[in-house]
Amino acid sequence: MAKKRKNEASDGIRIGDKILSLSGYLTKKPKIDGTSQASNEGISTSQEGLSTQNEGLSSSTEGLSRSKEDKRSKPVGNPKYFEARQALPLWTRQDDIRQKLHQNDVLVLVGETGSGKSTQVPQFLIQEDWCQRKKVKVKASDNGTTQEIAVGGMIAVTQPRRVAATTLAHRVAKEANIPGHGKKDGERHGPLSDGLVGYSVRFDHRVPKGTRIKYVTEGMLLQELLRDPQLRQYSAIIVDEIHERSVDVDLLSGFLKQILAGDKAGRGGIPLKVVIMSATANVGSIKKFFSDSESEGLYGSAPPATNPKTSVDFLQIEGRQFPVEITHTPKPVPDIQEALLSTLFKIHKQESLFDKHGRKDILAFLTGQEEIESAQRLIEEHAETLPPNVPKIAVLPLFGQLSMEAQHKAFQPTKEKNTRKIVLATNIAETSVTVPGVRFVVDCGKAKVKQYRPRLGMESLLAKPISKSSAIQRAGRAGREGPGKCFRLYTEETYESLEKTDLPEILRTDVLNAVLTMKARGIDDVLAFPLMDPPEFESVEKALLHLHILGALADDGSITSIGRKMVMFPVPPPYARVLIAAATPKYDCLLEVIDIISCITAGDDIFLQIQSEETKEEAEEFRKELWRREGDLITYLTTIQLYSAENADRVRWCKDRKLNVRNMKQAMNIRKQLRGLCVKQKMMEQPPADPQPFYPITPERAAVILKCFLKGFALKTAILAPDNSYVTAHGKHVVAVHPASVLHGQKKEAIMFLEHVYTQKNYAKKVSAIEAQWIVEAVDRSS
Ligand SMILES: Nc1ncnc2c1ncn2[C@@H]1O[C@H](COP(=O)(O)OP(=O)(O)OP(=O)(O)O)[C@@H](O)[C@H]1O
Repeated sequence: MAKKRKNEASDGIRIGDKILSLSGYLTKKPKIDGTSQASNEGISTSQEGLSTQNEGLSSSTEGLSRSKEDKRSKPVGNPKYFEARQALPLWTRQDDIRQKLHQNDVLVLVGETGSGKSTQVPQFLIQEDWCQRKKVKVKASDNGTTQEIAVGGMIAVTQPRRVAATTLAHRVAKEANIPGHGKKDGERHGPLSDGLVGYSVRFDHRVPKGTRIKYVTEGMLLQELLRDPQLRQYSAIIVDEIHERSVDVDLLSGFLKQILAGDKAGRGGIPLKVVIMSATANVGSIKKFFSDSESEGLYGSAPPATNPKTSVDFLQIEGRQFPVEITHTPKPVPDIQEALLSTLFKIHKQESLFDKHGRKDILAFLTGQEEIESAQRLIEEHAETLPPNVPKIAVLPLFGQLSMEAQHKAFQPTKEKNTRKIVLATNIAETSVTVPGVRFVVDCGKAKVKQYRPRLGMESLLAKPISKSSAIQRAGRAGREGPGKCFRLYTEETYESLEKTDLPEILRTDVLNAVLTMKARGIDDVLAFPLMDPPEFESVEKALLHLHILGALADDGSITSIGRKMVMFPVPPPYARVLIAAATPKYDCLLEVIDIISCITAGDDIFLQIQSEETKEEAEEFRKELWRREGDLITYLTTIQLYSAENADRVRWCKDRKLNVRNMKQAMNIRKQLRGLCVKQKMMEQPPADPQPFYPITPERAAVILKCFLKGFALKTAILAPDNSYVTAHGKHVVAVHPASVLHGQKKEAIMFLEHVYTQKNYAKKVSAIEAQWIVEAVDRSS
C-alpha cells in the first residue's frame, strides 16, 4: 500500500489539468531503517531540582590536575554581580570548560536549570586565545584572488525563543560590561549600548559596535548562514536548549556539522568551536551526530567529509543554586482551571510577598493564549473580592504572539506596592528564561502541540501532556533567585508516565520551510543533508512538490529567484509567495495583502469567540459592517482598514465588535514590520502614514486579492460536490467550513482556506469564496 502511494507521488500529482512530475528531485532511494526516531538511550536529565549545590563533580574531569584555587578565576565585568556569579554551580568548572574546548571541536555541556550555562559560558570563553579576531588570507570563490579578511572574535548563543534571547542579552550585558566604560547614551538605552553584548531576533536587532557575545534566535542564525555560509565573524557557536529540538535547531546542527567537517579554507584555516547545552539532553545521540565521520544524510550518505574526525567531548555539571520543592496533586484534577485558581490563591494567601532572597511572585504554565486570557479574567474578578488585608494581584500574560514590549512587561517588577505578580505563560517561558521575582511555579502539565499529517496535508493543534524534560524545565524556573516551590496540577504517577522528551518538531510538522532553507543555502540534494532525526520521506517529497508549485523550485529542483526572495520573509513560505505575487503589476495589491497577513499572523483569531446569545446579537450588529460575502480574508482586510482609520478610541472600537485588542495591536505591529521589509526589498514605495480614510474594497478588487492569495494556497482549495460537501482539489478529502468562518453554512462554487485543522472534524479555516477556474490559473507557472 505504502509502495503504491509512493509510486503515485513519484509519477506526479494532478492539479487542475496539470500533472507535476517529481522525478527531478527524487534521485535517492529512501533508506528506511530503525534509526529515524530519537532514541532515549543515553539521555541525561539532571536530577529533578532537589539538591542544593554539589561542588564540582563531573563524570568527565580526566586530565585536570590544577588546584581548586586555579579553577576559580576572578570574574571580569561589573563587580555588582561578582558574588552572584561566583555562587553559580558552573563557576568552579570554568577551567574544565575552557580546557575541553581547547582540546576539542565540540563540547556537549549538561547542567541543571539555573546552574549558569546561558549567562556564564560565553563570558568564560571570550577571553580565550582561540576566541580572538584574526586577520587571515582566503581565496575568493568567484575569481580566485587572495583577500585578507578578519575571522572570529564573536560568540553566538542561540535560543529557541525571542524573549529568551533578549532577556539573556540584557542580563549578560549588565554582568559583563564594566560600569562607566560605555558610550554616553548607555544610560538612556541601558547596558546594551555599552558594547560586548548584543542580540538579534526577528524584527529587532541590537548589536553595538564591539559586540563579542550575541544572543540570537535559531532562525536568525539560519538567516546569517544564508549570507555567510562559514559564519566567519564567529569563533564559537553555543547552541543552547538543544532539547527543544525545533526544526531550526536541527537544521542549524546540520549546517554546523558541515562547517566542522569542511576544510575551513573559507575561514582561512581558523576552526569554529561548537558548544551544545541543555539541562535535559540526549547526550549519546548528540555526540554520535557530531562525531560520525560519514555524514549520514536523510536517506543516504553525503559526500565524504574533508575533515574526517570532529572531536566531541562531554561535561556534566551537577548541582543547582537553589532547591525547588515539588508537589504533585494526590488525585487527578477534574477541572484544570479550577485547580489552577485554587492553587494560585492558596499560595497568595499563605505565602509572604518577600523573604531575604527578594520577591516571591508566581509563574503559571498554561496551554495557550485563549486559556491564558480566560484565566486572567477569572483571577482578576476573584482578586476584587479579596479582603483588604490580603495583598493585591497583578496578572501578566506571556505568550509568543504578544508584542516584544508586552512580553517584556512580565519581566518587570510590579510597580504597585503590596502586590504579587502572577505571570501566566505558555511554554515560551519554559526554558532559558529567568522571570525576575518568581519563586513559585504552577504547572498544568499540558502544552499545545502542532502535529502535521503529510498524507492529508493537514495540521492539528491539540493540548497534549508535556514530557518529563518540559516538567523539569518548568520547575527549574522557581529556583533561580532563591529556594522555590513547584506545584504540579497532576499526580506523581502521571509524571512518571510522561515521555522522557518531546518528539523533535521536524518529525511532527510540515518541513516546507526547512527544505526551502536548505535549498537557499545551496543544498541541492536535500536528501543527503545531515539531520539528527530525518523526517518521513513522504514529508520531504511533499515539501519539494509544494515548493515547485509555489515557484520556489525550478523543474530541475534548483532554487529560483522567487524561492530566494521567499526565504527573506519571516513568514511561512506560502505567505511569502503571496507577498511576492502581490508586488507584481498583475496583482498590484501589496498593501492589502500585508494587512490580511498581519491579521492572520497576529495570534489566535482577531475575532473573539462569543459564548452568550445576548452578547452575540449585540456584537453581530456591530460586526455587520466588517463582514464580507467574499469570506474571511476580505473581512480581515475590512476590519484592519477600519481599525487603522479609527481616530478616536480604538480600544472601545474593538470592545464593541468583540475583537481581541491585543491581537489588533500586534497586527498593526506586524503590518509596520512587513511594510518596512517590503520597502527595503524595493517591492514598494514608503506607504502613507495612518490614519487613512476608509474606502470599502470593490468586488473586482477583492477578486484580484483572492487570486493573488491562490499563488500561495492553490493546494488549499475545495470544490462543492453534488452532495453539497466540499472536496479538496488536492487529495480529495471532505472538509467542512469551520463555525468561526463568515462562510460557515454557505454554499459556494469553490473555496480557498489558509488553514486546515483536525479537531473533532476535518475543518477548513480562514475561508474565502473563489471560482474553480482560478485554481488552474494559479498553478500556471508562466503567469
Ligand atoms: N534576567 C535575569 N534576571 C535576574 N537574574 C538572572 C537573569 N538571568 C539569569 N539570572 C540569574 O543567573 C542564574 C543562571 O542563569 P542561566 O540562564 O545562566 O542558567 P542556565 O543554567 O542557563 O539555566 P537554564 O537551563 O534554565 O536555561 C539564574 O538562576 C539567575 O539567578
